[in-house]
Amino acid sequence: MAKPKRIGILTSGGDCAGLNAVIRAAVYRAQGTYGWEVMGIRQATHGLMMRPPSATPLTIEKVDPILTAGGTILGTTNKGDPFAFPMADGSVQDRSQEIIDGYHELGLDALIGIGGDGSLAILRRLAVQGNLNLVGVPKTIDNDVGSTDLSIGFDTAVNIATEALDRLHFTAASHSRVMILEVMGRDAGHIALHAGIAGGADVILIPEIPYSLDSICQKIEDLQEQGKNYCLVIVAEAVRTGAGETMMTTNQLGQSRLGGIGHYLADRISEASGAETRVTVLGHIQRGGTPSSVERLIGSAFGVAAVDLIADGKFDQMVTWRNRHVESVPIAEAIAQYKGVDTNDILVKTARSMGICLGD
Ligand SMILES: Nc1ncnc2c1ncn2[C@@H]1O[C@H](COP(=O)(O)OP(=O)(O)OP(=O)(O)O)[C@@H](O)[C@H]1O
Ligand SMILES: O=P(O)(O)OC[C@H]1O[C@](O)(CO)[C@@H](O)[C@@H]1O
Ligand SMILES: [Mg+2]
Repeated sequence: MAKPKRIGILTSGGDCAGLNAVIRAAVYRAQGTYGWEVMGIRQATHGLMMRPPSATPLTIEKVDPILTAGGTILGTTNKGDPFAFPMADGSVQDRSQEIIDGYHELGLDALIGIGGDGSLAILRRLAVQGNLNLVGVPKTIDNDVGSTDLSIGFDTAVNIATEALDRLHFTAASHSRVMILEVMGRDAGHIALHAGIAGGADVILIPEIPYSLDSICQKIEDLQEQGKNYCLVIVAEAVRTGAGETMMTTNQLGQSRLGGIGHYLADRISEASGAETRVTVLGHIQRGGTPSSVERLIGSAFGVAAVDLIADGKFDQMVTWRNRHVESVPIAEAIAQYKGVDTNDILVKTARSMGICLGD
């Protein structure tokens, strides 16, 4: 009888809701159906870099209760590119071979990498270099991975942003204010567009559609003429300033992140229209919390499909969700092109048809 396989699973990039559902389903399928061993690798590729590799055996008993938990039981990282790893002495080293060696040290036959565009690019490069058997699962609240309608984490983030708008309606109306909600999304406007429509925003600003201050102020005026004394604006974090720059915040360690466009717009809007403005930056709230049922369903389907790809010997593939089907595409194809909002998307058309201002 052939020796049972031993596979590894890791989560990489920004955490999000639904990662544990993928891990759980993969263990159910691998152990329950195929009788394989599953090793959970801690802190993404960092776990494979450590000696001994930082990993823990995962069993059905262990993963059974994690379905409803946010985040990832394995930990993750979105820092420290293994090909240019920042060392304590300030130098930068290529530590890719250590990760490849870690894979072999754990005796893995294959690896499931759950990650966004950045992680999948790194993992694929490692797999090509080390001839590793990699299968990818797309996750990111940004929904910017190509070839799949949905990535794990997006639905929950949209629900949270929608609920934030629901709450802002009342306080905005009570004070006759322009309320601005800044949401995440990296260079894509998917969260802002989806939550904006679902949460009844009057103005939706996304990086894919350039805006003018005049058109936002005109919308505020139109609303007032129609007897609506408040305005809800949702803005994606990568929307640019009038000068065409993205707003960044930098911490004491010199690390920069997107953020600040909400406050920038609030000042400009109140200056230009006289309206009173307030800003809510939703931040990491969008990444936390209980995974939605959609997340758990697609996460479960992805976990099973990833294990089945390994059983079929189909590597260098990423599972996808398209038209209610789980399929797979070469990872290279999925990450070849950044997936921003298509300006001909049905939701863009819907927003326009409802008179929602998209800033143009
Ligand atoms: N294993 C890793 N080690 C170090 N850095 C990583 C690793 N994986 C991803 N990164 C970095 O993290 C960033 C984003 O990763 P990825 O796109 O996979 O995640 P995401 O869910 O889209 O969320 P975020 O982009 O915030 O991490 C990229 O800049 C990438 O280079
Ligand atoms: O967790 P960090 O490092 O602050 O990263 C924040 C970024 O990660 C994401 O949440 C997911 O990619 C982005 O939307 C956001 O710009
Ligand atoms: Mg990403």
